[in-house]
Amino acid sequence: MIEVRDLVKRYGDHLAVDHLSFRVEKGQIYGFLGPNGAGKTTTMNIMTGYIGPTEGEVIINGHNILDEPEEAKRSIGYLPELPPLYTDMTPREYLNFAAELKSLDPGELEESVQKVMKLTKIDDVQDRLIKNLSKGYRQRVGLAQAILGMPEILILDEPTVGLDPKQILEIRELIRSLSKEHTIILSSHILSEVSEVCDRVLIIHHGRLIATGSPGELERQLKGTTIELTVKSDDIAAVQKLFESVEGAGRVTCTPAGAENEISVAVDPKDNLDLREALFRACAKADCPLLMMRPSGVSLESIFLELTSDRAAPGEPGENSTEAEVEDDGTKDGDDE
Ligand SMILES: Nc1ncnc2c1ncn2[C@@H]1O[C@H](COP(=O)(O)OP(=O)(O)OP(=O)(O)O)[C@@H](O)[C@H]1O
Repeated sequence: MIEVRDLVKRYGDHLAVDHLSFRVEKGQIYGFLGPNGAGKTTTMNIMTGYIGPTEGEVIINGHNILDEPEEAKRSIGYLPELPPLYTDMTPREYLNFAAELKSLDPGELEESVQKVMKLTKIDDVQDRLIKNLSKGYRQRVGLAQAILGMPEILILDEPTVGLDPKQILEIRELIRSLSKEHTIILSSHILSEVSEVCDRVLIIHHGRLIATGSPGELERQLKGTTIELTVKSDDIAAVQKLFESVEGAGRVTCTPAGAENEISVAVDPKDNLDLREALFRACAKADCPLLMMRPSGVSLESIFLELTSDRAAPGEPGENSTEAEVEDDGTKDGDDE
């Protein structure tokens, strides 16, 4: 449906997109995940024909976005990071204007506008000036514009950025409901958003695709889950020795737990082994009460951090952030385009 082939974008000397290739199949929600400056917006702008690539090509439903822009763009609705809204218009006026620009059939124009306003739940504010709407409602107007004409593919750049938690939930819900009829590609630097909303994730870093798969597949790729335990004992050295003697155990870290006579243990397995049963038996054999055992949480966040920190450019800020939102690595240079 969409094929991105060996895409390269240079801004002067700066390589923003570095030989990026991927395919987007029908009927799923794809998430572009990457820290600020990874190249997400640039890739989306190229896919939607807003800017041209330095090298490579984008094929939408068999049409090259550069050679046959009209045919290719017909299948795409785009919500840019900053939707170009005319704030002195009402949503209805703006959407009528956008429908004309999209060359929708004049006979069906009013009906199409009403339909998208209903879908995005802005029909009750359709006659208010956009400048008087909340950010969440403005974002909905942008989404309504993207959906107008019911294009097969929706490309949404950071659709929840700047919204409050309630608005974020509403927009995510809306995106999920739209996925019944549209293939959706959205970008985000919020890991939880991508793992919650998307069927497939493309992790982009320094303009390159570094991992792709469903959130579950990516989680399974992370090798050797650490097991966390709490045992009842006051002899930390003995507990350390006990777990080190378990076959397949790698590094063992013991620390006093908050409560008296309790020790917290973390055991890293060798060779991706599942150590739970062996750890249980070792405790039973040593008559060491096992109070708690669980695999440490493997999240998309840990995968993201592992993947991006491996390839971090030396000295680049934000690469080892432990925040759920990845740190900003600076502003745009803005030297061309
Ligand atoms: N018009 C431009 N001129 C020069 N450099 C640019 C331009 N647009 C983007 N860049 C640079 O290209 C790189 C990729 O930027 P891009 O906006 O595509 O990243 P992003 O992943 O979308 O980031 P964000 O999450 O901050 O939007 C960044 O280093 C950015 O500074």
